[in-house]
Amino acid sequence: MAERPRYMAPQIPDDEEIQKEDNIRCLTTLGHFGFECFPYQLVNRSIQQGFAFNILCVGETGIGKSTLIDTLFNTNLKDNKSSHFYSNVGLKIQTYELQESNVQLKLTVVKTVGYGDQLNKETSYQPIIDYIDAQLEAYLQEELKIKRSFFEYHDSRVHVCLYFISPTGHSLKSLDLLTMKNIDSRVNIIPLIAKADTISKNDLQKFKSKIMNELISNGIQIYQFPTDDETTAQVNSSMNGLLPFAVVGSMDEVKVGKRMVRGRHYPWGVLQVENENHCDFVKLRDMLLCTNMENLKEQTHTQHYECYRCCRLQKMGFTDVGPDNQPVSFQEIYEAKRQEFYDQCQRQEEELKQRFMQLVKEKETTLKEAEKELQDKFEHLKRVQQEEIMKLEEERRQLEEEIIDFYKMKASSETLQTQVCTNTKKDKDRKK
Ligand SMILES: Nc1nc2c(ncn2[C@@H]2O[C@H](COP(=O)(O)OP(=O)(O)OP(=O)(O)O)[C@@H](O)[C@H]2O)c(=O)[nH]1
Repeated sequence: MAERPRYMAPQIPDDEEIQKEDNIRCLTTLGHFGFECFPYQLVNRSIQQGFAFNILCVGETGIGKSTLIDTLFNTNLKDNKSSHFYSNVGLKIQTYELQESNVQLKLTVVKTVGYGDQLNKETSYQPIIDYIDAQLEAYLQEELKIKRSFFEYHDSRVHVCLYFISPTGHSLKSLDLLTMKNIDSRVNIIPLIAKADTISKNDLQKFKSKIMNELISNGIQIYQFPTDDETTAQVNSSMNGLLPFAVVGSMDEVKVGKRMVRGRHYPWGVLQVENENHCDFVKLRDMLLCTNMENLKEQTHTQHYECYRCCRLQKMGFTDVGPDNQPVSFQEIYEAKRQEFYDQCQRQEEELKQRFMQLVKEKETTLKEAEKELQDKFEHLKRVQQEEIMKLEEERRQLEEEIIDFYKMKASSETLQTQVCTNTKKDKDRKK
């Protein structure tokens, strides 16, 4: 058997030796004591469990969604390009297990397919809403189960929607406004100006403020980086002022001096993706992953899910207060609902019974009428048959009389003939 590596303990003072002999555990002076250890327990547990993050990318076909996600997570997630010829907007959902040092991330990326490619774009946002709601509904259903299993449950609620705006430099398209307006109460929206390398710096600033004005004037709520935590308040509030982020994505490595950096190579030079003077990619990555990921998840749960849950439960008939504005318990509502349902069932059963009786009566009447009709028909046929029989009887009787008359006539003619013969013979005999 292989010998186990031996732990070389430092020189232990005498009193610790005594503690060891008495089986008392020694604490090292480097460790943490008391409740200052609480945060470390959370960190350890989170590392063991791993993290989950769900991103929804909404943007026109070929606007750079896949490239930006690859650049954000520094991974080639290998996604095929979409066609421009779909008749409806669809969604592509992919889940990846990523690892960076000892941190595991279950990343779900949902991307629009065919967005903005149809002539009629009025309902283009509907599949996006349906998807977001379906994930909220799935979570609600899990929550309402008696035996819940949140530990294994894959929470697919969308934590953030990266909305890719075309770098037109003019204004938002009506499709952008329509979609954002319809999803802003369901998900955290971070607007991005895609392919920001295709627009000059001056135009970009004007474009940014134009977009923000349009969002405000249309009452569209975008996600605000939180400023209630003093450790991140300053950076978050300055980042709020830089929205929408102008991003550039690229997985290509290009040489700048002696360094290799990720960027896009142009005849006029290199656009470095991770250079804050070139674009807002690093700002987005910091805000999204390093500073506010937990807040995005929290907002999803406490604001968007809460709102969805509240509406759904109200639609189901649940409420916190009764008509007299007095609090009502879940039990009371449940009992009232049960009674209401029971009464409704009784009513429906009664209605069904009445309907059934009515149908039976109608059927009986129809059958009786049909029976009477048949009986009348039968009687009529019977009468016709009897008349026919009587007629035949009469004809037979007449025929029989005719036969009797015939035989009578035959007999008398034979008698007459015999008499004539006899007279003739007598006449002959007399002549002789
Ligand atoms: N100039 C420029 N081109 C980009 C940028 N990001 C991506 N592209 C290019 O745009 C093209 C489409 O990029 P994708 O990332 O596949 O776009 P997508 O939105 O995921 O496309 P679909 O999934 O097909 O809708 C590729 O040729 C990319 O190299 C960018 O920031 N700037």
